[in-house]
Amino acid sequence: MRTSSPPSASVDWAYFLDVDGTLIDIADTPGAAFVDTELLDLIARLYQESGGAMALVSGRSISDLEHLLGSLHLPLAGQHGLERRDAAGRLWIHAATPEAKCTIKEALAPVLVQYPGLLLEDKGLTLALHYRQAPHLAAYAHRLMGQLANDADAGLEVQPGKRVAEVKPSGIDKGTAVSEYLKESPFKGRRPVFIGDDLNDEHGFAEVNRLEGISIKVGKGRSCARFRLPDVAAVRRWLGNILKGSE
Ligand SMILES: O=P(O)(O)OC[C@H]1O[C@H](O[C@H]2O[C@H](CO)[C@@H](O)[C@H](O)[C@H]2O)[C@H](O)[C@@H](O)[C@@H]1O
Repeated sequence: MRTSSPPSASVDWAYFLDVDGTLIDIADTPGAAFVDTELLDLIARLYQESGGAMALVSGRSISDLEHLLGSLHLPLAGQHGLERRDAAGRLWIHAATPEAKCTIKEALAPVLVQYPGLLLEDKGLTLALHYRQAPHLAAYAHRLMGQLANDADAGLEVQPGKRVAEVKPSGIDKGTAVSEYLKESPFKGRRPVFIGDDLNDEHGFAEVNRLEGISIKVGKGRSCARFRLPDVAAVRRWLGNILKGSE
């Protein structure tokens, strides 16, 4: 499908925003990513102007997102929708598989010693094996995580992403988070917008497409999103234009 620039946006819509690669540039390690004050200001203003109909929908954990956002308190969906803070501040958790996660973590311990370029991120409900520092291990990392998920026999799946293979409980994704938010105030009844750059965002795009909303893929690569923006700077400009329209 050919994709083009998204239409001018409206403060009446509901905004679902991915973080890494969408609002902030990809960094060498998860811990090296940061949210600058300009972005904090943009997010805070968009949240206010949209009447609170804005959520970050991320692969990161909610606690990690809180760390990035400082004192800014927003609706947040973390770990691909497995955990979600709604507009009223209530926390919802989907499936947890602690025993399986523990077994997989133990199995990965010697692998991390053998390959120091691999980085394991334990997010609580999921385990992400990052190979950005060792891209030649990509196939190995995906194969290994697939095998460990399968062996655990606990309803797990591998979510691929940018230089990462992540084991998570299956059946819940960013599309689930979007659909849950849209059942609640202040999201309910609004046209949904989902902006993302990675494979985990395809679930969000699909849900928004189903609802005839606005799906926006950031950067290159195959996607089911209907519109495209080239990079993080373009996303920030597009969101900033919404605010100019409301001034
Ligand atoms: O859904 P997102 O908000 O885009 O989160 C996706 C993953 O982002 C982080 O990993 C990615 O970004 C890192 C920092 O830029 C980069 O070093 C890594 O290679 C990327 O995969 C985060 O660490 C993951 O937990 C998220 O799932």
